[in-house]
Amino acid sequence: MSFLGGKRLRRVRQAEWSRAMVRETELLPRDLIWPLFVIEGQNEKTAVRTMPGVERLSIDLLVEAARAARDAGIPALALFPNTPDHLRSIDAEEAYNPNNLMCRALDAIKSAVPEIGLIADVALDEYSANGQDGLVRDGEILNDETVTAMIKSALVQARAGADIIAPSDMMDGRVAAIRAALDAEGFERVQIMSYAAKYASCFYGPFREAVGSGSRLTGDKRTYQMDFANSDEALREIEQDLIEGADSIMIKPGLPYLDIIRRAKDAFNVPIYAYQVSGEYAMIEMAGAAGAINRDAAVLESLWAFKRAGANGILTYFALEMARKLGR
Ligand SMILES: NCc1[nH]cc(CCC(=O)O)c1CC(=O)O
Ligand SMILES: [Mg+2]
Repeated sequence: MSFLGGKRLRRVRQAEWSRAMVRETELLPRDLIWPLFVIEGQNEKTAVRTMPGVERLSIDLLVEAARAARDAGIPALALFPNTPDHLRSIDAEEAYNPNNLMCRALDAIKSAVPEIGLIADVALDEYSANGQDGLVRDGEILNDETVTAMIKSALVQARAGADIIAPSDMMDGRVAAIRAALDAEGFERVQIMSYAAKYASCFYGPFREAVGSGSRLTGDKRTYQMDFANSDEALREIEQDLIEGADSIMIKPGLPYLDIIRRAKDAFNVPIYAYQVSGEYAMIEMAGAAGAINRDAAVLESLWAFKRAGANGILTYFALEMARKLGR
């Protein structure tokens, strides 16, 4: 006679076949979106010091990476340009140069690998002299002026072949503004994936090195990115972007914000993406290299956690490696 009254939760866990039967979630190649950094040049790749294993790629190598991603079952790429220094300016005008690095990258992949989705980041920090996502006047980040510049940026990206416009800036009203502009120009089929709940986070550090904005950044982003103390506010941000016409929403960073993913999934019946950001990548790689954790196991467990939390997909720098492993 057992004091458990016959109830033993370990019973289903005793063999792999049984664990497989009761597994609640799956992690598949199609869950993985691959963020890539673009640089000028031919056959160029440069290491990102704080992201071991990640390289910025020139457009020709980017096209090869896109082929590899397609073959591994990755549905979409997210592109981020490392704009040459001399093209960064206070007005961030390079953001809407139809021939900028981002547009040429979109165009090249779209022609060579039309089967893969292309997500274009829209934010000014990759083009501005000060690394801020918004235009600045007297120390203030200007909302509506920034949105006007972002509309122009989204349009050149759509013309270059972007399938999904992904505003990552956290200005108010940009989803509605970009949606209206896209529709007016005949791009009603282009989706908007809004970085809806994006926190002012220390975990973006390595990304800022990768795109070359970190050393320029003065101050922080707390007047537009969210306070990490809040979660009700994330639901308001998401609701607003959905009202404005976002097709899908993103929550960022990832692992420290799984509670936000779960709340969003329960509250809104829409596609939700999580961004396992650069600092999260660096922590896993560096802790793995130091022998503190099993690196491969940590990658798998961290990605699976996003699915369990309710994410429909994950932007992750581990995408290609993991899509290949999971697809086997
Ligand atoms: N608008 C820029 C942008 N888009 C994606 C990231 C971070 C991604 C990562 O850390 O991997 C950032 C950085 C920031 O807001 O400072
Ligand atoms: Mg918002």
